[in-house]
Amino acid sequence: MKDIPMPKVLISDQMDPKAAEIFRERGLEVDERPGLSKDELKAIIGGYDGLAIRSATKVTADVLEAAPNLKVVGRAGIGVDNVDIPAASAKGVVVMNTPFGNSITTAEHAIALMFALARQLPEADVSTQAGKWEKNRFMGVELTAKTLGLIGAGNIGSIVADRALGLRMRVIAYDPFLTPERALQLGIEKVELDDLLARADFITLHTPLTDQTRGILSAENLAKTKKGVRIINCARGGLIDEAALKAALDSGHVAGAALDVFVEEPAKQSALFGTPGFVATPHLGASTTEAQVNVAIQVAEQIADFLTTGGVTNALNVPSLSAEEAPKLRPYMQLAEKLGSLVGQLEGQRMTGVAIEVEGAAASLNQKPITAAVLAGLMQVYSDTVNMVNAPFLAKERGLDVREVRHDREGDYHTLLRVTVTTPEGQKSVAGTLFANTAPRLVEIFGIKVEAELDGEMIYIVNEDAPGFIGRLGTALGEAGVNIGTFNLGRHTAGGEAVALVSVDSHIDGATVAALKALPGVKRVKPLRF
Ligand SMILES: NC(=O)C1=CN([C@@H]2O[C@H](COP(=O)(O)OP(=O)(O)OC[C@H]3O[C@@H](n4cnc5c(N)ncnc54)[C@H](O)[C@@H]3O)[C@@H](O)[C@H]2O)C=CC1
Ligand SMILES: O=C(O)C(=O)COP(=O)(O)O
Repeated sequence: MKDIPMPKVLISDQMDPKAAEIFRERGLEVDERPGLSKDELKAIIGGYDGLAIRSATKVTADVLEAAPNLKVVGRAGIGVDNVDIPAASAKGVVVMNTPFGNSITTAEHAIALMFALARQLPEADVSTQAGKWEKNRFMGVELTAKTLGLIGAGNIGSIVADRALGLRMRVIAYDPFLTPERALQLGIEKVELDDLLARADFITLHTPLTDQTRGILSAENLAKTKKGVRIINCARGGLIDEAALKAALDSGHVAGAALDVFVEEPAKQSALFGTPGFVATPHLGASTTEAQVNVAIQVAEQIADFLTTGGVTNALNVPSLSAEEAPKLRPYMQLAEKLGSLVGQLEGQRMTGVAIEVEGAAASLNQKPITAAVLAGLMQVYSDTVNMVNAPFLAKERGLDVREVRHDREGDYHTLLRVTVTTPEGQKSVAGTLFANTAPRLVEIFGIKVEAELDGEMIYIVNEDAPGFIGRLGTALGEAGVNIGTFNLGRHTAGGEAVALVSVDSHIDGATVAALKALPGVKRVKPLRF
């Protein structure tokens, strides 16, 4: 038996040693190569199944193109704007992050920067250590009773709010996805952006960088802020227009700004450097021992789970599947992929919609991975490189209407999965079950009951049910030198339309298909492969 090679993981950013330790403990090979240039990364990435990163590695489309074996990218941290997720999805690569491991630490950094601005700590430190003792130069402002405006009140924003409330600040937040109930629970006031800009003494940003948030503090919005406002950005460079911020600091409209993140990183030079009231840290938001241990452990466990069990946690482009659920779902996903592949092969690219129904035991399971597996089978008619990650995207791109239905009813089978496609001639459905909870079996094809394994090379034949047909079919296959493995038959009614699903030991060529089509009563012959 051929040995299955151990999955290999590359750690391409500085990461706590715990990550490599966990990969090794979980039986994976791991290489630690922080600080690679893009070309160096592209030269070696082809040899890896998994990639563990922080913010320095840019996983762009060309890096993914150079990574034919890559299955998963794990971000030891939160922001994934350094990963081209659409390109990863199109290539079938799962992208995961660790959404909570560094949030407290980052929130604390925002609070630290708020104090730094309020009391001009960095400048006071430099001046004092230069022997100047400029006691009168550094007049600060108190935080108590000041208004803090949060732009983004998700995980980090809400921790910042909690800490700021402890400092007796008033907290207002602009976040279109913040519900009034959550705002009440957090003890903050939900406001519109213009209101926040007009009222806040301090503004702190905690949104991801997206097309909607890019430049949220533009020149125009900075002009709407209160004179003397102080601004903190521990989220992403690009949320603030750096040139406009520089102008607003120079004019004195903005009294202070503290940036942990920059449009260009590493930010080795910036027009903002040296501006009075400006404080900078080199993307240190997540840099505490505690947070780095957290995210290293989480990302390594998540990548290892995925590569060894198929478990999916905190993925951004594929449904979650816990390491406990994965073994239970695996036979269903095999069944789902086979059913999807069967209808895809039989109906070609004519499908406009697909409904995936689960019944019996299957109805109690997480349906998303089952749906993704059906689509992975189905979309093989469009692409050879389709898998569970890119299939839903491909389906969407093709305008396929995908529906999921869960039935509570008891059917003939203890568990049943039905895939119905919409075609120009109407709806056509196939259904399957699991024997002994593990073995996928087709039980119905286009309204006809059968019982077949879908495996290897097969032929699907539709014929008029008539005596002698099976013998003629066997003879025709024998004459073509094709050995039959299993023979599965089904029909609507005696003498009506019948189907045969025949598994064979070799590939069916065009001449054999033609010979079978020439048999009396044959309506359709289609070679299949699973
Ligand atoms: N400086 C650093 O080292 C670190 C930076 N980060 C950054 O912090 C960001 C926030 O992290 P989390 O709070 O964990 O994310 P999150 O997803 O929990 O929260 C983000 C919030 O932004 C809100 N949002 C989305 N679009 C918005 C818009 N157009 N306007 C206003 N609000 C909007 C969302 O509704 C959500 O509540 C991350 O995306 C990451 O880029 C995270 C960790 C460390
Ligand atoms: O988690 C995040 O989003 C961060 O920005 C942290 O970045 P880092 O891992 O420190 O390069």
